[in-house]
Amino acid sequence: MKKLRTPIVAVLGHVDHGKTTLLDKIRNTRVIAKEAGGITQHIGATEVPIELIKEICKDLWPKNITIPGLLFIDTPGHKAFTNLRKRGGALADLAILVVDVNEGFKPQTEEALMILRTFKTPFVVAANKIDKIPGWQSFENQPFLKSFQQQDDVVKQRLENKIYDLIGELYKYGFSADRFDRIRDFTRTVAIVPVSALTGEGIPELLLVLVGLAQRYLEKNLRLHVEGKAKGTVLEVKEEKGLGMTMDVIIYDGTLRVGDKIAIGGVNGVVVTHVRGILKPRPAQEIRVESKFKSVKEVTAAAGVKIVAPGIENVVAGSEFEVVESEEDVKKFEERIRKEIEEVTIKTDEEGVVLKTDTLGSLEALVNELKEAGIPIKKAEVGDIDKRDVVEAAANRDEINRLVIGFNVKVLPGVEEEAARYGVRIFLDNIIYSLLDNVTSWREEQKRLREKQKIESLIKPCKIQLLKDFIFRRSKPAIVGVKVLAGELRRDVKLIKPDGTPAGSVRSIQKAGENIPVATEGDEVAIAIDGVTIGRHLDGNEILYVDIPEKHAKIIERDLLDSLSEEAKKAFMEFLQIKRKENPFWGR
Ligand SMILES: Nc1nc2c(ncn2[C@@H]2O[C@H](COP(=O)(O)OP(=O)(O)OP(=O)(O)O)[C@@H](O)[C@H]2O)c(=O)[nH]1
Repeated sequence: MKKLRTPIVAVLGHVDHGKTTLLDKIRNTRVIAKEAGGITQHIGATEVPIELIKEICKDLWPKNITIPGLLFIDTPGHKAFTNLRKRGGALADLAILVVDVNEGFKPQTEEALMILRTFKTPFVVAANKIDKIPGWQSFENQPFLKSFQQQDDVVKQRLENKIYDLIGELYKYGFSADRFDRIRDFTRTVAIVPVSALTGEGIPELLLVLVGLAQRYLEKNLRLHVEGKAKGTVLEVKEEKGLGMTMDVIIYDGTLRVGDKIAIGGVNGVVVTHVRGILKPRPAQEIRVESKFKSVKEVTAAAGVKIVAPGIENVVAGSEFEVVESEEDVKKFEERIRKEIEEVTIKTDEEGVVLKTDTLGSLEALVNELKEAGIPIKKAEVGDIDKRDVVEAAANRDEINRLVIGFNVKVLPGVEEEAARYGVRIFLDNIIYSLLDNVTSWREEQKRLREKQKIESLIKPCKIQLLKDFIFRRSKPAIVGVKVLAGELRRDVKLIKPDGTPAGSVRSIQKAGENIPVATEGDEVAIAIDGVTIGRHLDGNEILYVDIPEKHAKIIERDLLDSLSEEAKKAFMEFLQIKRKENPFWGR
């Protein structure tokens, strides 16, 4: 049998939905199953060996499980997740999306889903806090199905309803989902496992579904190259007393040894250094030793360790690293990192917004989401917002693209003023979801305003009746009283008679001696008409129509009929008939 490495699992979810409690519960499972061999604490991660999981799951345990266990990344949260990248995707092989079943989806739940979708990471939904469902009776650490059976029917129904809500929410994001025990094909359907991180109910099935997913769908990715050069991802860079600069890393492939030469690639270039020490946490029982860490000579994936190495001050969290043996290895590595950065940053449009984010992971997630939302991107880069970004955004032809969107970044001094001068808007946020929401609603609003302006500038249908008793002047201009029978009358429009012949243009409109810009249905007003003489071109008692330009008529017929009053619609149809008597294709 091929040797598989331990799958790496991340935990995501909205604030307070129970990520930490869930991880703690899993970490403390050794209390339940003392004999089964303990949990190993790594740096930044917790390893649960397969024997322990088997012990927790007891009679539910399936055959053919060959993965050695699960490695949970201890830092819950999306920032960690998007940071934790490895070649071609996320560092985590699997994820648990924790949702408080009583609260349902929240902004960060949606954000987590977007990220999982971007990285195509298989995940399980832990529908947490089932113990808080009114009437729920808790059975500590029991499998969910066992506990569920013992609940009252109303309580069962309450939970079912909540689960259906979750299924509906997931469906909105394009995921089909169901309660885990009703799923046949776990590749197509996302499993929802009801759990309580507090009482431990459902944890056996949650682990079981994770193990099953890993075993069945990730086998290829999990094939371990024990002998291969180590590859890993940096979780954190920090100074340790007495050790100098260290970096906490997750090694996802190969074996790392003290003395190995490694290349670390970040957005700011590649650092080449060598491993001076590999440290693991010291087990709690060895209390006499002062240091928290224990030095080891080598470590095999998957594992979380602390590396001591010179020259890593500028390494940033989220960087990848790899053991390099020759100059050629370094070159290859540099090339790969450069390509990866390019892949995310260069596929951009001529016209579009400028996007700046804090890490390559968040950049990739946001590029993906903006594309989904149909928002073009001109430039996407890691880094703070500077004047060049504003200038690039300002160069867009369409003003709804004159945007700089920043995720978890700063705006450098003086840039706000520059943006104001160029008419560029800056959107900043540290939640992907609300950032996208703000950007898309602003763009929608702009589009709506623009549409409104376009509609307002259209010449609209209008039908008027000249009032023979109110002829104030016969020509240059003719001034006559009219009643607006339908629609609205504005200045500067042309008029036609029912036979289609021109009848001058409206120079001004007066009501009670005051000039007004518009007269509406039912109004009686005096208008000045250029280009006609009453008695010669007009009798002074005719019905006239506003002569709508063909282009405008087309838009009105296509988009605006429903917004017209009944009378205006009728007048418009009469007007079209007049025009189409001569040319049946007029305005079509
Ligand atoms: N009743 C009940 N309470 C829970 C459960 N899981 C978590 N809680 C409580 O919910 C609160 C938040 O839990 P955390 O685990 O801190 O949530 P989190 O998602 O890690 O929150 P952040 O780390 O702030 O993002 C705590 O008071 C927990 O005790 C559960 O299953 N049942």
